[in-house]
Order: sequence, then structure tokens, then C-alpha cells
Amino acid sequence: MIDVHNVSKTFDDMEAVKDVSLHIKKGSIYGLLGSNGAGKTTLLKLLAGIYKHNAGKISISEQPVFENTELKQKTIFLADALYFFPNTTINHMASFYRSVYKDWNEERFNKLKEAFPIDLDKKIERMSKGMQRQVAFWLTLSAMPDVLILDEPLDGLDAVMRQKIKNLLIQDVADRDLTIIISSHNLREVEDLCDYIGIMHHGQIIIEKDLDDLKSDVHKVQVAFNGDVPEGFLESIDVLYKEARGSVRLYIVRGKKEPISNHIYSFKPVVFDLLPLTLEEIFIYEMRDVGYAIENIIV
Ligand SMILES: Nc1ncnc2c1ncn2[C@@H]1O[C@H](COP(=O)(O)OP(=O)(O)OP(=O)(O)O)[C@@H](O)[C@H]1O
Repeated sequence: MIDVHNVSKTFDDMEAVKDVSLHIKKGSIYGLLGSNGAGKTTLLKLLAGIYKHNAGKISISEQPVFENTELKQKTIFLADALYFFPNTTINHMASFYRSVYKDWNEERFNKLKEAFPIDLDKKIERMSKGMQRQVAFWLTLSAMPDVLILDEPLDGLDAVMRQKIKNLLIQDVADRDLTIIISSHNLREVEDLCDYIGIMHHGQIIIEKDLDDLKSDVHKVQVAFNGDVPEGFLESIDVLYKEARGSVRLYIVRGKKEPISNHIYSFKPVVFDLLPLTLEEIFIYEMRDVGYAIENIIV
């Protein structure tokens, strides 16, 4: 559905996106994570056809995205900083969306009044940040896009509204195969929503995996031995991080559960636990592995 092949984007002499390739399947929810300044927003704007790439190819449903008005009818980008015309109400904005998006669904727009309890004639600029975000989702979901590109989409929303919007998004994915790309620093939210994860750092995708595979590929190991750690214990396991907590050693290990467990049992530990990591923990340890860590900084 969405194909990115060896794409680069440069601002002056700064390469914000470097040789990125990825594939996003129709009807999936792809979480784009990364450090600050990693290039996520730039990549989202390239996917939305807002920026032109310097190298490579970007296509949605096999059509190039840049300046493709037909595709823009079907693709909506919700930026982290929202924009509405000055002095407008929801009713005004709805008329504009109605005239621009040919799949605009009036019935849906009216039905969503139940989800978003906001006066249609209230000036949007006088609304709170969270209410403005609700309006953005209300209009976006009524326009019935095929692809939704979301940059920090749930910022400023209360917990109830966040859940409501997540449910609406999941419903659209299930009912009409909506494809969503979502960039967020709220990894718990990403973990709830996404089925595929890409992690960016310094303009490059450093990991791209199915969320379940990613989670089954990194583990927290707590282990203790009678005496010191046996010689050869750390050989043939891929350790991302290690720490001693008294006699118990904590290891973050990359690899499949079974071979790791077999390896550890062969050293006859007196304590052994292998636990899953949250997406937030995986992100922190993977970023540490590429040299992005904040430990030992004295200020
Ligand atoms: N319009 C622009 N002109 C010049 N440089 C830019 C522009 N937009 C982004 N950059 C630079 O490109 C790099 C990537 O920025 P980008 O906004 O894509 O990062 P990000 O991953 O979204 O970061 P964050 O998580 O902090 O929002 C940064 O170094 C930024 O300064």
C-alpha cells in the first residue's frame, strides 16, 4: 500500500531523512518512533506529499505522492500543530471539507456529534487545545480517508477522549481497511494501537518489525548463580544491557525465548526469570544500543 524506497530529504546541507525504505500494508497501524530530531515529522510530511524528496521513490497504492491531487483526496495528514482558517466554526470547516473531500460522509459527521460534545457554531480559535484536536478528528473521520498520517495525534486530549478516539480509529481500520501511520513519543499509546513499529534515529530506520515479533525478540533476564557468573555465560547471547542487583544479575537480551532459556539453564542458575519488556523499555534499550543514552550525565 505505502512504499518508500531509498528516500532521502535534505534541508540546506542537513540530511533529515537518509536512505529510508519501508513498506506499510493496507489496513495496518504503523507506529513511527524515534529520538527527538530523528526525522519522523519530515518522513511523515514526505509520505503526505507535503515535502518533495531529494532521492528515492514514495508511492501510495502504486501512485507517486508528491503533488498528486487525486491521492490527497484519500490521504489526510494531522500535524502536531493544528491549523484552522481564522474565525471559523466547525460548521464552516465542515463545508470546506465537504467541498474538498469527495468521500465526505454527512451521516458520519452527524453521528460523530455523539462522540464530540462541542457546539458546531463555536469559534474554533476560542476552543481549548484538546477541543481543537477533537474537531480535527471529527472532520478527518468524516472525510473517510484511506490513509491517515498522524503526528502526536492524542496530545492535549483527556484520557476518556483519547480512548474514544483510539476506538474510532481501530473501528475504521477493522470496518473499512483504513491505513494509519502514527508518530508519537507516548509509547504506551503506540503499544495499544500499532501492529507494526519502525524506530528512527539520525534520519535512518534502525529497526522495523511487527510489534509482536519485536516484543518476542527482546527479554529481561534475571539470573543468579551459586557464586560468580560462570565463564562463557555471556557468550552466544546478544546482551543489550547488564546490571548487578546484589547477587542477582539483570540482562536485557535480544533473541528468541527458547534458545536463550536453554542456554541459561545449561549453566544451572539458582534463580532464573525471563520476562517480556514493554515497548517503552525496548525503545530505551535499543536506543542505548545505538549510543543514545542519558546515563552518567552530571549537571
Ligand atoms: N523545514 C526545515 N528546515 C530545516 N531543517 C529542518 C526543517 N524541518 C526539520 N528540520 C531538521 O530536520 C531534522 C529532523 O526534524 P524532524 O522534525 O523531522 O524530527 P522529529 O523526529 O519529528 O523530531 P521530534 O521528535 O523532536 O518532533 C532536525 O534536525 C530538524 O532541525
